[in-house]
Amino acid sequence: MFPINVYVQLCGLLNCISVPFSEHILLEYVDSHQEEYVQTLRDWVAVESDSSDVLKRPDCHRMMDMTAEKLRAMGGKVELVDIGVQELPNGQTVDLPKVVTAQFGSDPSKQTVCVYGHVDVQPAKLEDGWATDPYNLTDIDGNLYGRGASDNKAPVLAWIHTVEAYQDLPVNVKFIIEGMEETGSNGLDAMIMAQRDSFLSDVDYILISDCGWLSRRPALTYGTRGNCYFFAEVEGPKQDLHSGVYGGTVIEPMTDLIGILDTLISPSGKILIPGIREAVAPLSDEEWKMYQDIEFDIESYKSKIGVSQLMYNNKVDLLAHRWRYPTVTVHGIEGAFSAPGTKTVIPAKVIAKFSIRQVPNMDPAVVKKQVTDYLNSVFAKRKSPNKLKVTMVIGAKPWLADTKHPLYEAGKAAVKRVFNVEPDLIREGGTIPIAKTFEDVTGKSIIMLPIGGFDDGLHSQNEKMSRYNYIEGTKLFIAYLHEVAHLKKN
Ligand SMILES: CC(C)C[C@H](NC(=O)CN)C(=O)O
Repeated sequence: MFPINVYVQLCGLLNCISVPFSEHILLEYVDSHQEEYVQTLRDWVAVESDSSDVLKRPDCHRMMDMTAEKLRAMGGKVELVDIGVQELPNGQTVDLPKVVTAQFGSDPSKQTVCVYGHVDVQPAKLEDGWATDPYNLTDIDGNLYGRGASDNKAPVLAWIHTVEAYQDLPVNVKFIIEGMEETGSNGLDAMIMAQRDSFLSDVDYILISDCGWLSRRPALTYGTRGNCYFFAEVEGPKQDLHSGVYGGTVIEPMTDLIGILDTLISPSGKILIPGIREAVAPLSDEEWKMYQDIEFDIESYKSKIGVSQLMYNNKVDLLAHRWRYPTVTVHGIEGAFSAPGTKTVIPAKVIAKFSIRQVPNMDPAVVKKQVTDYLNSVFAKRKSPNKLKVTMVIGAKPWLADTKHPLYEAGKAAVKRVFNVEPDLIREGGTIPIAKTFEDVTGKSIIMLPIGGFDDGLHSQNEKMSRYNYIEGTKLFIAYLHEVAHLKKN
């Protein structure tokens, strides 16, 4: 593969850079299979594999079967690993989607990479404000709209197509594809630990493509924030009450709940929970300089998300608070009246959902105690007869890599080869719950190689993946495996 003596000039295809001849064949293969790749993405997006809704669990199981089937049809050694059950708040249990593992090649003289990804998605409904049916992949001006298109179905498929395109893989490739990432990767930690000395024993590097670029410039990602996700439940009367009949006589659960939520973070973004800010690793001069050197336009960021004002007005503060400082977000309140119309009710029980994106050197177990103790003390001051219960339902750790690792040099070379630019080195404000576990359990290094666009609308209305990123991203993965093959084997 990739003989170094035969070169062709590929204008348009590779931004007019010289590339080796057989690479040209591979990349042409990708271009000529473009429609097939889009159709497979359409088939995958059509499956409503929303892991947060237990009623959609059959779709999640079907999604895992489809993934396994695709990998099996390519000749992979595939397994569907049972990772047990999920306990629901009402005490019932439901089967977790099985995890797909696959192996292509076992040549001991080659490097072995393990690609991790997920095929579950966040919830989406047309009435949330989507312009098109979220489960019918729709191509508008070269953008492929659909739930899960960018997060994470197209990147997973791009890796699969990469393996499919190579007739002779330059490295051994393993896959771990799960179906619970969007709810915190339930059951995956235990599976990774159990497979440390078997499936994972010969893995040299872990590759993850579950994030996006910062701008139109391709990027390599070296850090993710963690996520501690909480439920705060306030329970009062035994059933909902008429606010005219009972209002003014009962201490309302919603008033208590809003009151304590308002003590989590100040309007200017300062986290008010004692101990949280003190744990954060200080910003080093080197980091400051890295952020300073990144091209990032605050005005276009504002216009992209449709706001007139941000928390910070300078690039370094903005990037730092997006990537490497914690934040609190209140996501919603279960039990609250939220339908259109004017129901005059006092909800009897309300459950707030909020999460803290945490960063080095915060620890989810410590955060759990800090938040629980704080909310209990704030609630106690209200002298309310209602009952407060705080639970942490996700405790995903942050992850940070060394950008001097050869994996990143390989990433830079692959980006240069396909896009003819230097990539941005960026962090990600979101969370890949399993990343830190992978690293801790295997002792192997991870690179995050995003192909998603900066404006893909992840978790939001009108999520999309551009054809350009999907197809050129596949070429990037092809080039990346070639680069990894040339790293010194440990
Ligand atoms: C723990 C979260 C639900 C994980 C989620 N991850 C991603 O979106 C990555 N694709 C997140 O909200 O960050």
